[in-house]
Amino acid sequence: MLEVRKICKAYGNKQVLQDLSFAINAGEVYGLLGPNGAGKTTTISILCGLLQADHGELIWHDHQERDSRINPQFINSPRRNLSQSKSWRSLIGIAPQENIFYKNLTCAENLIFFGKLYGLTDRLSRQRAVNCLDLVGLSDRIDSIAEKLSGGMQRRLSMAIALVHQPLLVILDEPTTGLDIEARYEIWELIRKLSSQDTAILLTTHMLEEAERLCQRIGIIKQGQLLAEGSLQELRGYVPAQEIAIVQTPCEDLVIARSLELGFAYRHYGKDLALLLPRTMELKEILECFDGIVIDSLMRQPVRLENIYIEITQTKSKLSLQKDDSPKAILLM
Ligand SMILES: Nc1ncnc2c1ncn2[C@@H]1O[C@H](COP(=O)(O)OP(=O)(O)OP(=O)(O)O)[C@@H](O)[C@H]1O
Repeated sequence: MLEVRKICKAYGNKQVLQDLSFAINAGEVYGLLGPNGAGKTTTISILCGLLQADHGELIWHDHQERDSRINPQFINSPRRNLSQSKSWRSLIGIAPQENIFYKNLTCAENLIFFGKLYGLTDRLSRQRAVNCLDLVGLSDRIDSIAEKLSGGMQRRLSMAIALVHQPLLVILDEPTTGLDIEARYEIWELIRKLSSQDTAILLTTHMLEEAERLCQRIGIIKQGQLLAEGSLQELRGYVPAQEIAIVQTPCEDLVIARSLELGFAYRHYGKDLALLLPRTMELKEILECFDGIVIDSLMRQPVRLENIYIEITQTKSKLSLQKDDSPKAILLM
């Protein structure tokens, strides 16, 4: 539905986005992940028309297969494409990292205000305010002053504001940062609900568990380049393991040497020593492999998104997935 094609952006001499391309489909939750400074916010700002790209295209493929294209260079231009960019913006809603509502207004007043900003009539803005607050579970807070709401409710109010003009794509920039677990669950449920209603969602988050739970596809970027893209299952192909064993031992060198003899790759995740098991193995079988070496504890775990993420963002050499039976994760570096 939305295709981002070869977007480039530099701040002065610093190239921040380099030929970044990805696409988001209707009803899909697409996770855009990457370390601090990778270029996620810059990408979002370009999608929303807050920032101009140097090169590239944004293409909206509508249901009738009629494409509308915007050269992002001109999204904010007073000279060109202004009417087109207005209609472009009406397709997208954003809940930015920082809440942007007016603290002293009520929930309803905020929604009506933003509805009118998007060009809705007074009547429609009021109607949409009621509908959106209902959608995000804030019906009983319609007349509450925004700043009196809990942190989780404030995030849901931000999401309601992003939805007030019924956009086809909603951008959620770190929607659960700073929230407690219950508030997080509520946001996750809301994201699932929106997705089931065919809204496309672009999600950025540093919480990999969140992306793992919610996203149908994930793009991982670093230094403005898309390193890998695919479903969680497809991305698992980047980690050469069926399962991971986390080992605590006073004899780490011995464990590593034995692992290499056995053909197990190993990684350090922080202070944890992790063995990448090429097949699923029982604990007893793993322990037998290290017979004679002191092992304090051993824990098996499945390959998680955090393992994949580290593999992709910290791999120095170029990744390659060329076998016929290899996962369909797209290789972009
Ligand atoms: N206005 C600006 N002027 C100069 N450099 C900038 C500007 N805004 C961002 N940058 C730089 O561009 C790069 C990408 O920043 P961006 O905020 O897009 O990354 P990010 O992936 O969103 O990071 P985070 O996860 O920390 O939010 C960073 O190196 C940042 O320092």
